[in-house]
Amino acid sequence: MTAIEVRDLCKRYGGTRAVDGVSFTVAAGETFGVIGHNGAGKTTTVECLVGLRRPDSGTVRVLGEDPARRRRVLAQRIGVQLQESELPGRLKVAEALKLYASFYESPDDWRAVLERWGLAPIRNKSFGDLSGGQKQRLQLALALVGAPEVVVLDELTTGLDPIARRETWRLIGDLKASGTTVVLVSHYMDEAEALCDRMAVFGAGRIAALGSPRELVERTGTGSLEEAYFALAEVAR
Ligand SMILES: Nc1ncnc2c1ncn2[C@@H]1O[C@H](COP(=O)(O)OP(=O)(O)OP(=O)(O)O)[C@@H](O)[C@H]1O
Repeated sequence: MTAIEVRDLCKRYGGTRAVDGVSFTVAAGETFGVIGHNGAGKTTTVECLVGLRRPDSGTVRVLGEDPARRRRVLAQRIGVQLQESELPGRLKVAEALKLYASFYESPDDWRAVLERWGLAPIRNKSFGDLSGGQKQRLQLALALVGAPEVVVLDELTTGLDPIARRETWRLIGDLKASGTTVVLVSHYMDEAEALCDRMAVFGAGRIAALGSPRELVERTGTGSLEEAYFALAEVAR
């Protein structure tokens, strides 16, 4: 079953072609990586997936719905963690999770999410007093508390220490095992290799290459995904 279908997506900002004819599909239960240089169009693409931006042209379907028209309906079924989203500074960790859980018809138990994401020890801390990594972990927990079918994660582990990073990978592994569809925007090839079934390498608003990490390594005749990425990104710029 197809969870996400994007066909000929185009989005420009003034004279900038941020996304210029992007097409891909993501199967239900797949973890799909969106990789590429700064300004390649990754965030714009995922913002179109979650209904935050309206495409200029092309088709986007998530769980069979058009996110630009059916954002409210899809909000019950999609979890989103975007770069640099903020919460009110005084909101406490546990309050935030409880509040977000209340937005959904059939959420996970927010207390269990608090435990699973290692947030219990800081449950009474205010958002404004959290470290960067703690904020990041809370944002992830908030993206997942609604028990979504599709999760869109933009820079999942940016700012996390190495142990928190591995722990986050393990939790995303659990999410995959539960059948959740994951779209993962990342700059880290080790992360893509560890988590992604397939990935799209973006360059200048287009997809330069698409395949499993192993296929991309084979196609470029390189020895690692990192080298494959350098080879593909060089061509794509
Ligand atoms: N709100 C905006 N107004 C004008 N231009 C924008 C806007 N958002 C993005 N752009 C431009 O669109 C292009 C794609 O940006 P986008 O944020 O989608 O890239 P990205 O691949 O997510 O980059 P990064 O890895 O740095 O997050 C860039 O040239 C960027 O400057």
